[in-house]
Amino acid sequence: MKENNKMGTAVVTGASSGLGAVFAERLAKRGYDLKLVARRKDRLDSLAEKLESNYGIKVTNLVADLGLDTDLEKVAEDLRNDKSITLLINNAGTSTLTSVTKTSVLKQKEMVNVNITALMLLSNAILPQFLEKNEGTLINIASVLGFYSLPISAVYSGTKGFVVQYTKGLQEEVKGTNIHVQLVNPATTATEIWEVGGIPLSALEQSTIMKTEDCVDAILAGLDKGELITHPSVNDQNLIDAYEDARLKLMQGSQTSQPAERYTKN
Ligand SMILES: NC(=O)C1=CN([C@@H]2O[C@H](COP(=O)(O)OP(=O)(O)OC[C@H]3O[C@@H](n4cnc5c(N)ncnc54)[C@H](OP(=O)(O)O)[C@@H]3O)[C@@H](O)[C@H]2O)C=CC1
Ligand SMILES: N[C@@H](C=O)C(=O)O
Repeated sequence: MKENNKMGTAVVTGASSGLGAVFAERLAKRGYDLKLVARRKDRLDSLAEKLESNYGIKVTNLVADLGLDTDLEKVAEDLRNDKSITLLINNAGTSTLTSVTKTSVLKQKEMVNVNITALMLLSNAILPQFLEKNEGTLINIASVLGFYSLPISAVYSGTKGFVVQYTKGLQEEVKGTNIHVQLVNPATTATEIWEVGGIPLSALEQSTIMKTEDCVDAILAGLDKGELITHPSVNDQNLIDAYEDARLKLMQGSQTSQPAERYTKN
């Protein structure tokens, strides 16, 4: 095991399955020590054992329910005190895909707690040391459902919409520093979240489902290119640019003191 790993430590939330487990493997391969966060201890333990033995890196598991304030604060405190951290991937997420009236308040709150509150508070926890060192990388995993809502995704889309705008705000805050903040909007990927959300992968249009490994590799390729916004499955870069351009133009068009004519003329 290496002492004072020069890549530093990468924190991956939601590392017990799906994208998070693949992120952990890819980052271990790149030589990072790891701090892995999730509820399922057995999964984290076997992943840690495999990665330590395959890559000679150090893995620390933080078993925590990020939907609980007490657990979340413990993880945040750990991050605040660990000056070896160079990369945080806010990847943990949960979904329940049904209409709002059919989704229990508990499930709605769980989505808000994990997808929004945990991502925000862990970002809060790491940013001061990144600013102090003037370096560090933060990756926030949103979703294409962060800019699009389905009749079954009002709450989930709302939480991912938060991730999109929050992350864009952070990007503005760290402009001019060496801190890199990457916003990621994956589309359908073959992970457990679909079962968790109540829709088996078998019910989806198979040609739209990306392999988990392909998604993570695209995200890391986007990171290596220095991208601010990564859409792993969007082939046409013009679509991304046009969307960002329209967003900016709409904002600029809103900066008048007058009601729009369509509201004042008969
Ligand atoms: N798969 C897809 O189609 C897409 C996924 N995404 C996003 O990608 C991210 C990763 O999800 P994905 O890999 O797909 O799904 P998975 O269900 O495979 O992984 C979700 C991870 O989040 C962790 N997690 C969930 N709830 C909690 C909690 N309360 N406390 C701590 N950890 C928690 C899970 O661990 P554990 O259960 O052990 O706690 C698991 O490791 C999510 O943010 C998701 O919204 C975005 C777009 C598309
Ligand atoms: N994770 C998916 C829904 O549950 C998505 O973001 O598309």
